[in-house]
Amino acid sequence: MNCIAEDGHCIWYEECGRNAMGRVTNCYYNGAALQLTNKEALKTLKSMCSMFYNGPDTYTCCAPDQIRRLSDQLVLIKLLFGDCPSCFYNFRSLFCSMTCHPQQSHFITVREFGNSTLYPGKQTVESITNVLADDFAQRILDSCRDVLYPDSDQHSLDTMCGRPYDRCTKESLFNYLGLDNPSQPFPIYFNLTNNTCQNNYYNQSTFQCNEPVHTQYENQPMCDHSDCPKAPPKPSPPDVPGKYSNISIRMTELIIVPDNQTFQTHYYLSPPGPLSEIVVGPALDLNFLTQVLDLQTNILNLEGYLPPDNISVRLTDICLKPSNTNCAVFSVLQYFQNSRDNLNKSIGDDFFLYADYITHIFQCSTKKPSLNDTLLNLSCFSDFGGIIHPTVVFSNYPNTKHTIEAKGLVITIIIENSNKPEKIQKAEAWEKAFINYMQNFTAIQDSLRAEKRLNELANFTVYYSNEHSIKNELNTMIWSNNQSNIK
Ligand SMILES: CC(C)CCC[C@@H](C)[C@H]1CC[C@H]2[C@@H]3CC=C4C[C@@H](O)CC[C@]4(C)[C@H]3CC[C@]12C
Repeated sequence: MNCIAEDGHCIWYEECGRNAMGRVTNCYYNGAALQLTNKEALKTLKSMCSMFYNGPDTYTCCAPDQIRRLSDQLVLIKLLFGDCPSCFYNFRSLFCSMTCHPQQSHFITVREFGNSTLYPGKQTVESITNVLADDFAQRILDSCRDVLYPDSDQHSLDTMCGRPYDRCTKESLFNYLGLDNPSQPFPIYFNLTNNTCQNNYYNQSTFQCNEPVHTQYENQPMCDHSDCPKAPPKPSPPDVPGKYSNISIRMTELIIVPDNQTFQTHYYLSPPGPLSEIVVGPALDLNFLTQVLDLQTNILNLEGYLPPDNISVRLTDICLKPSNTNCAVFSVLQYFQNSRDNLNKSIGDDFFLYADYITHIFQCSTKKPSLNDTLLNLSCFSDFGGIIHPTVVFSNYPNTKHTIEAKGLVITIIIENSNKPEKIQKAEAWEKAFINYMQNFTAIQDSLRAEKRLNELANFTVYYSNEHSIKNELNTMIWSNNQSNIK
């Protein structure tokens, strides 16, 4: 094979619309790399492709729209390999070089052209050959071989290689990446070569999994021992002893059961994957959870009035605050820190859903409760700092291993008890306001139901109780509505 001596140039620049298969392809361009001036694109390039960032003097074969798409996709790779910075870095350098390298033509050739429908007259790149140094490919694979999907014991390569990680070879990995994986926009024929012509393939220094990623623009730790047997194990922090065992409390409790009692199956590209399904109970319907969050927010903001002067009593005046900030409220919505934005978080691409509120609840309720969901960047901790145990916030589930199949939710609000009469009176004032609010709420539900307006607040049933209702009504637990409704 002859060594090419020419100066490299680009093979593409800018996206050229969707092709007949519905995939976004790039416009063919065989000129010199262009200066990147778009601020946003420069910033993204610096964080995702720092190996091709050169300050204000950055020239690339990728336009801002390509950089955005590349970055969106790399975020997904980060979900798979993110806990191992060197493996993630090595993958980035692969896809960044392919998309942006200013002398692309040295190692990429266009196999098939097409015609742009978006820009008539322009040619598109419909498939490419990308030549890589054989040992570069091997080093990428080696750095990622033992990496586990975040918070799981499933290997990331099981998803990335199209076959189990221990049977993954550089050939199968690059075949899968370029040709077989469903997120691939157009065929990429990777060609691994041992040839020695400097200019005819792409090679790049990599980081091993037990090396920190350290470059001019990046500084990240080595991978954890669990992702990289060569890396030393870290000592684990000691357990915090239980704190609140001597506190006397009063509880306000709600059980909320949706009318629609159907189970649903959701599909994800995640462990135990590659494509996994999660069956969830009626209580995990997103609309239902959203309605419950609204109800819960209203309840937590209720104001009671303490006679004789009708002094206002808010929940925060009387509740138990385990870490001196927010009230102890046990609810599944605490897995989202009671935030609607958090509840609505999801991650995926055109083809796959990777993570959303269900995978989050699944992780919080089946894995260690202190978990930080790295996929959604969401913790499982409540906003009051405590751990939420799934058996406390779900009801009517088949067994403790399958709380996610719950048919109802439980919300428990903890109020501090005391021997001081004025404190007790305050608590009672708020508890009374709660009972009034709920009586009013269920009355509104009843009238909506009577009018068959079942989608507005009336498609679930609430059972509620607290000290006030106990004391004032039967001196035993009393539930609103008829108990026979509990399934
Ligand atoms: C999660 C597993 C199954 C797939 C992981 C590999 C994915 C992330 C890889 C495979 C092919 C890659 C794409 C190949 C070509 C282009 C065109 C370029 O202009 C923008 C980046 C983009 C769009 C790449 C983004 C990342 C990509 C989609």
